[in-house]
Amino acid sequence: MLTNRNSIARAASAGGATKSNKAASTPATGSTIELTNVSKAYGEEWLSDQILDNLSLSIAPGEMTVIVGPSGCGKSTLVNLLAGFEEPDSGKITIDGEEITGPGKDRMVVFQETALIPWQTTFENVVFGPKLRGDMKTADLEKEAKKLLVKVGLGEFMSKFPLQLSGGMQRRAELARALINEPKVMIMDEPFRGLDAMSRSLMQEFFLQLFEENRRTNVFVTSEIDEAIFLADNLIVLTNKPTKVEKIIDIKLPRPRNYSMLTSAEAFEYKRETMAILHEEAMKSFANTSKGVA
Ligand SMILES: Nc1ncnc2c1ncn2[C@@H]1O[C@H](COP(=O)(O)OP(=O)(O)OP(=O)(O)O)[C@@H](O)[C@H]1O
Repeated sequence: MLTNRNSIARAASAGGATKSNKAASTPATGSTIELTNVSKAYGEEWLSDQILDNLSLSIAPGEMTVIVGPSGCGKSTLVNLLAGFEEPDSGKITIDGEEITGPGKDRMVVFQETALIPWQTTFENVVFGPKLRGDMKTADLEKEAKKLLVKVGLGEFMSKFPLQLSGGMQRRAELARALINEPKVMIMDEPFRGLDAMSRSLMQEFFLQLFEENRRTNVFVTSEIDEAIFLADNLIVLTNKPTKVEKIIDIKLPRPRNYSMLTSAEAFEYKRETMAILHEEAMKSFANTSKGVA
């Protein structure tokens, strides 16, 4: 089902009602994020590049909100704003009603590039943040880190250094490193980009299983349409720069999900619709950039 341009991803219902395609037994644990008329430009005024243009969006608690858009439209810019690494020029972003003014451990970000510290073991990487902040007793922290590493399938690899891990294992270590902070929101910026096809699909299944177990609010940016449809509750399709929300597609595939669902007629229709929008936006961008070219 499609909703209109710049409409709201899903009204965050006060009672936290679940949709039929959710694992109804798992309560949502995440936060609500509201973006209201958010604009962002880069560069000096005389040569300013308007990236986001009055973008409004509501990200509902406990849902997997996936963002796709044409290359260079500002997906990572949006991630940086949600993470609090950057500030909007105008408009506002709130989490549970509080304006985001900087990074916080309520929002953990996993990027496509590994951010693991190369000279620390996997275990040391996972405990690093909370240890630095001193916000957990050492014994509890170590117990939790071991539990998480077993959960992400790295129980046997705790004492290995990042470069001794495969790409998929590194991403799982990154997930453990984020999850130890018990964030209310996970923000994922193309986290599986660069993995080979098999590792990527295994990571998608693994990540989905984690999500379906704990139902945190997730914002997941990807350029892979199949990945987007496989993961999403709400698929946000962005326009070209200056970027707005073009469409929000409510992905009604049942949960728990498996890959065979991507071959259904329903999934095919989601894919066709998304590709049509992205193609149209790419053509507009091409037309703009080729203006003046003889
Ligand atoms: N710090 C910055 N300073 C100046 N320009 C920037 C900065 N960050 C991003 N941009 C520009 O903003 C635009 C959007 O970049 P962004 O990385 O957010 O897009 P994206 O949709 O994530 O791209 P891709 O699909 O290639 O990953 C690009 O034109 C980029 O060059």
